[in-house]
Amino acid sequence: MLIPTATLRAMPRIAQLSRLAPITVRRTYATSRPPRVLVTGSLGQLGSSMVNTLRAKFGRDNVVASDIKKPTDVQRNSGPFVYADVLNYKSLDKLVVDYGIDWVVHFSAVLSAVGERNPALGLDVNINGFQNVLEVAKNHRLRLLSPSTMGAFGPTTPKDNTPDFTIMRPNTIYGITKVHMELLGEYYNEKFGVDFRSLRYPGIISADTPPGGGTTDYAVDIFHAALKDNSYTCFLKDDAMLPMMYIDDCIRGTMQLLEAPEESLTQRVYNVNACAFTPAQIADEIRKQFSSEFKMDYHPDFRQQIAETWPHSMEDNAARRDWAWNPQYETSDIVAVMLKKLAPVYQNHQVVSQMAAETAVAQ
Ligand SMILES: NC(=O)C1=CN([C@@H]2O[C@H](COP(=O)(O)OP(=O)(O)OC[C@H]3O[C@@H](n4cnc5c(N)ncnc54)[C@H](O)[C@@H]3O)[C@@H](O)[C@H]2O)C=CC1
Ligand SMILES: CC(=O)[C@H](N)C(=O)O
Repeated sequence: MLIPTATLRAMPRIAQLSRLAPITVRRTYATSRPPRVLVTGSLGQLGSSMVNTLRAKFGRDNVVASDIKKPTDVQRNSGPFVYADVLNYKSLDKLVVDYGIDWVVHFSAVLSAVGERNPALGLDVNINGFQNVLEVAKNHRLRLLSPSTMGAFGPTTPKDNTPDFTIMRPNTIYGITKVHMELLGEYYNEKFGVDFRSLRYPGIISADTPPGGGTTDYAVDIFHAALKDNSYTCFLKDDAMLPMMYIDDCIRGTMQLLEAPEESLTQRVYNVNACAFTPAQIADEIRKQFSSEFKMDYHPDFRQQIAETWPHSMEDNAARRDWAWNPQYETSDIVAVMLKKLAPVYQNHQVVSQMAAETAVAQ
């Protein structure tokens, strides 16, 4: 029997009033089979890790990866991959129908630095692309997870322990488009019952895929530069404190929110916090763990102005309470894992081979 959305939405309250056990509302798929998930922007920094995790959980063929870039052979052979431009509503619509999609993880976006350089592109992809995805989610009754960012906050937002609900007046194209996304997602949830979910990531650090043109990219670039040249020129100032997170925490948290029962969500957009550091602090940690000779200098550019408008840390009690958000990686853990994962890539470079020789002599 097809139950109208309005009835479904009212059910928990009806159950409560008649003192019946609360009814679990499942609106996106009716069988016990795993959900079929479409990931947009799957070749970006976060997309490929998310696709791997989703496939491990729901099965290779239940996760359709998509992007407008060409995948590597490994990416192409690891499961279904399709070309999908989020600016083209009809092709998204067709994809959802052809593959019987239940959930969309929407990762296509233009990040903060690229958005400031090319505002028209940022507006187009982040606003029109998101609107297309949201319409498809509405028309096919899909669950939609689309991440937001600490960049949705702005210069007048309280900087420390920034709460979920506060002043949001960003002054970057990226931030403006993300506030638009959050509000429109909430609107579609309230008006049309779209199961929209979002979380505000800090800067994400990963050794697996290069970052896509953001203000926090330095915190990935620095490891490659350390291993290659034992020095790095940072585009932010030494004291630019920003919240950061390791990719494994990011993907685990995203899966937790994606899979959370709808009735456990008390809001649609959640802050998630993990750790925070300045460029000078991470350089010190690299000196401690890798090479005391590591040299860092600073040539701040336009990204410093962006960083100055973002929080130093975010308060994330609601995420911890509603879907058990619990990050594992502190700054020192991130430095250790990044150096460990990237060292083999640079093993033939002088810095790493010299360090290995010194370690062997010391032992
Ligand atoms: N990486 C980070 O530190 C953070 C990321 N986020 C958010 O997470 C999501 C994923 O970010 P990343 O993977 O880092 O971004 P990314 O820039 O690495 O990847 C974005 C992907 O979107 C694709 N794309 C661009 N235009 C497209 C179009 N018209 N149609 C389809 N695909 C298109 C690109 O080809 C790229 O593969 C974004 O919403 C971003 O705002 C939020 C905060 C931090
Ligand atoms: C924090 C983000 O959203 C992203 N990494 C960026 O720097 O643009």
